[in-house]
Amino acid sequence: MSPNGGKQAKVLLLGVIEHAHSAWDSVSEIADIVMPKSTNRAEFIEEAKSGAFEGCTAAYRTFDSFEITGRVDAELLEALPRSLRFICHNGAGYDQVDVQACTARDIRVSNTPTAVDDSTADTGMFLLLGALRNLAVGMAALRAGKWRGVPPPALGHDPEGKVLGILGMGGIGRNMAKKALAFGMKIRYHNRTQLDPSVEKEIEAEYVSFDELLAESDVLSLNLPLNKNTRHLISKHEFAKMKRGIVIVNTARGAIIDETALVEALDSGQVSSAGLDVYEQEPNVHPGLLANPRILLVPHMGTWTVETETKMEEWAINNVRMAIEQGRLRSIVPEQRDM
Ligand SMILES: O=CC(=O)O
Repeated sequence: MSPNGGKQAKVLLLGVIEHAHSAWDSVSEIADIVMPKSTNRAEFIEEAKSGAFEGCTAAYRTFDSFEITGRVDAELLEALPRSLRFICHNGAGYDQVDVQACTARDIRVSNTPTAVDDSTADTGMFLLLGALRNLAVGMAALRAGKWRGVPPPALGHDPEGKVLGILGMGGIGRNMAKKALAFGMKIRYHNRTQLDPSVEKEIEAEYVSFDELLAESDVLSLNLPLNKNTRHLISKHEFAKMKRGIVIVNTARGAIIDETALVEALDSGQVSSAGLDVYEQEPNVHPGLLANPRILLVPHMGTWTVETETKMEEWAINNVRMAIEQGRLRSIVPEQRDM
């Protein structure tokens, strides 16, 4: 018996299924799919209040659906029907969803952990190598018809023997550690909880305090989620504690770094370069970052591969299926594990 009392389930589709069509077809066979007509948050709230989504028990949402709904917060949830019990987010990072507000409404939230690990860590390594080697400067000069430019970019640095500090040692951090080991890097990390010694041994990672990580890293990679505790975790004060000339890599979320402080640290040479995939106000990028030719900038493409995007969709769709068939989720977010 479905959690819907035996009736055909209804699923709210927020965003577009781009790759995992057969997985989605299997959901359409057991549920009516409801799609909003709205093009912005105000319209969406009106549409929700009009009862257009009544009876939906689960919602599938993409990162880009933010453009229509805005943040999934108490205001949005208030407009959505009481029938909604599950929000299945397609993405590892779920900062667009106010989990506390969902918990208060007894709505369970899932994300897509592990599916993103390889491609995000690959992007991290690309940014790490590119920023260490000043590749952004040479690449821009070449496109401007000036070969390496005059003067050419300063010589870069090898990863071999350098300390990679990983802040946030979840799936992506561990994956990046393994990859960086192949480049001869020494791995230090800081995390809310220390890894099991057997895992530490496998990835040759040494646990250090937050301040030690800042002080000892040649490259600092951010691999932690954005939430109220991690917003602007790296700011002026933290840059001041780092080794002069450190390289910063961010594939997590832009707002973990205070971007204005990063621009200042880059301008002063405290940070020598950065490789960034994420920004505080996407799709807007701080003009100070755009103006600095040394920074390797990528427009949030950490998981931008056919294989990973397909895996993520399949994972999120699987959560929708489990929600409507079994009334539970495959990967409920950690904050709700006890629900
Ligand atoms: O940014 C990508 C993700 O959160 O999966």
